Amino acid sequence: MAKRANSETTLSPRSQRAKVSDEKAVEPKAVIEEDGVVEYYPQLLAKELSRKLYSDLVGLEYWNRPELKVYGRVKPQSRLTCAFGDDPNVVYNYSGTTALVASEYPAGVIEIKTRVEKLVGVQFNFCLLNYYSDGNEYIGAHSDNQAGLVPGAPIAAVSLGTERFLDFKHKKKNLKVRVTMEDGSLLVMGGDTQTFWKHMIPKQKKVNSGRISLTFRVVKPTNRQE
Ligand SMILES: O=C(O)CCC(=O)C(=O)O
Ligand SMILES: [Fe+2]
Repeated sequence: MAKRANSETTLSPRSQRAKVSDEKAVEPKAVIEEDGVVEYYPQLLAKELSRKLYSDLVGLEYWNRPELKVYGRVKPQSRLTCAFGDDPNVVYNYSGTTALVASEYPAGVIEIKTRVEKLVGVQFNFCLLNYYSDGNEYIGAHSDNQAGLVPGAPIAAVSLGTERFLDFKHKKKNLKVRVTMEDGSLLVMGGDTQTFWKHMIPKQKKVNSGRISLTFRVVKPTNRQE
């Protein structure tokens, strides 16, 4: 019972979600329906728009490569990152590092955020961007269950550029799901997904071009660095 209630509060019923008016109808595909809710929208952004947004965002001056602490070892993050948020003092902590808000949301991020919020029916207050310059860059298996996130709020990930795999692995059951994250797509992780599943962007040695993901989150307003 609790599980179901949780799913419903984090992703509003499909019928109540607004259509993004200037795009062709975007119907989600259910990716995970067990122990969580993951939905994939293949085309949040038309190709021309996502190409433009990719080239705008890749040129941001804020990209940086933090040192992460993973299993007690410190190593440079295997992709570049930067973050933007509603409140300049709100931070997001993960893997022993702190993502600070770099500046106000760039125009391209606002454009994407507005579309995501209309479609998902949730107001996000933080966006962590990842830039994987080629298939050697990756994100290891993890759950986004950090204390600084509002519990139960969904995470929405928009992909720009080269398509990459996103692999889900259940923490207890023998279940795996692979999603190809296409240019201009949106993936929404809601409900209990972070409790029961890990996800990763694996290395793909043959990929020699870049991908940017924008991960929209709801961070607790009290999680701050003054
Ligand atoms: O690049 C992606 O699509 C996923 C990134 C991710 O899982 C994260 O930033 O927590
Ligand atoms: Fe993640």
